[in-house]
Amino acid sequence: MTAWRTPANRALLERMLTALEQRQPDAPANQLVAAESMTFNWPNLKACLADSLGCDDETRCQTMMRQLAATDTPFMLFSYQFGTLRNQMLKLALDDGAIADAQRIMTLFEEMEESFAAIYLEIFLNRLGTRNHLRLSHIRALNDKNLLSYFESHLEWMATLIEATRQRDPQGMPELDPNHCKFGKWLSDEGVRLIRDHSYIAQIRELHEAMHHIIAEIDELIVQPRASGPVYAILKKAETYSLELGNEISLLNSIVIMSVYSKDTLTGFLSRRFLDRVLANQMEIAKATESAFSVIMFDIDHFKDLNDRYGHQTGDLALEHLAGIVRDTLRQSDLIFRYGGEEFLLVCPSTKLPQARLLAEKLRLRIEACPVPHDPPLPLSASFGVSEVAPGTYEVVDTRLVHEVIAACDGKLYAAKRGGRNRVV
Ligand SMILES: Nc1nc2c(ncn2[C@@H]2O[C@H](COP(=O)(O)OP(=O)(O)OP(=O)(O)O)[C@@H](O)[C@H]2O)c(=O)[nH]1
Repeated sequence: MTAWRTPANRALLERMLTALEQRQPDAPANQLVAAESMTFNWPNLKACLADSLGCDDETRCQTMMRQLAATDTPFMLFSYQFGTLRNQMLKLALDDGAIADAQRIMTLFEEMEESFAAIYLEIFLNRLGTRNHLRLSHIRALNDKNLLSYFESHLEWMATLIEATRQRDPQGMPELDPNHCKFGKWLSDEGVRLIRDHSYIAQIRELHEAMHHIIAEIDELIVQPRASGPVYAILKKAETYSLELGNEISLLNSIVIMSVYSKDTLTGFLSRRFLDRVLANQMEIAKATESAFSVIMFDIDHFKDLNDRYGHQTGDLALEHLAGIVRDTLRQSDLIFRYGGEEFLLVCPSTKLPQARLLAEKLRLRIEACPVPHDPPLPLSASFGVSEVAPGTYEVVDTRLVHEVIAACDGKLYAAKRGGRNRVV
């Protein structure tokens, strides 16, 4: 039996709870609380503790902790409410001049918080292990891993971290030093050559280092008593870093694809034959990093008229001119395909629909504002279809699904044409 459940301690806590209830009746059970635009369960701690003290097993509080962990309620919210309850009891004891009771309350609350945090941590570790395993399976399913193998190795790194924490084994921790990691070496070497923007490299390096340094924070903590709460907070941070790193690696990977895959000679964009493969990969990556991406299809308006009036060579010049505008407008990590004669498809990793619409609108305005240099200058316009691919909307990635994504975007482009052209749908 834990110390807070010995008869004497139970009696003290029960007495305090009754006194508190008389002075300040409790709010209704299981209220919801909104934090960071999410809604969490806000347990009625007093009622729960009173029930738990009153019965002979201690499952009531454990059940509450399991429910909180299962609904991803941050432990900090619980801890805050628990601390408030402790302070109320302390005040009560001190008001009555019961210093010894106050000291016992302090110790009991520390002990209770640790035993609740340990339950919370255990459930979180199980769930994190499952999520991490699922992410790994999506990355392992990639046709071409390229740089994503570095994300895979960091997911394996996370799996080792989870296991060492579960075992409370500092010897079993994964690599601490980011420079001993292959990705760290790649970043300082090829990464610097590949990426134009060096502040971007610095930003990724910082994220990568922060993720590895988690080990320095955690391996001392796990051997200490009463550290389950802080260990849980660190692991949550590690998971966030892992997903952010996955996203960054996926963007770097797109830059690699744009620089090494073979291109259409006129526009310098990726040729359509890679599209199914790249899109299927992007869908697996979206699952593994839990981030949506967008697809934009666009097509020059009345291009046939331009060809008919000024000739095919001028048409080609217009395509090259348009390609320059697209390249100057997009990120280095956006994947640009020449989908058909005067039709293009963009895959924008880590980009949600509103951002993708803004991007399409920016492109549309630039194309409209920059006529093809010719005598006379030839105005151009294009129509755009934009769709978001959200990882929660599919499970297994296959060719049929990839074609559905393209068809949905094509449908939007068709609607833009039908709606009068020179617009984004
Ligand atoms: N110069 C040139 N023309 C091309 C190329 N590929 C396709 N085209 C031409 O692009 C034109 C596309 O015509 P349509 O599909 O009728 O489309 P559109 O005239 O742009 O009309 P909307 O898309 O409905 O606005 C055809 O005349 C093709 O011959 C190319 O590489 N170079």
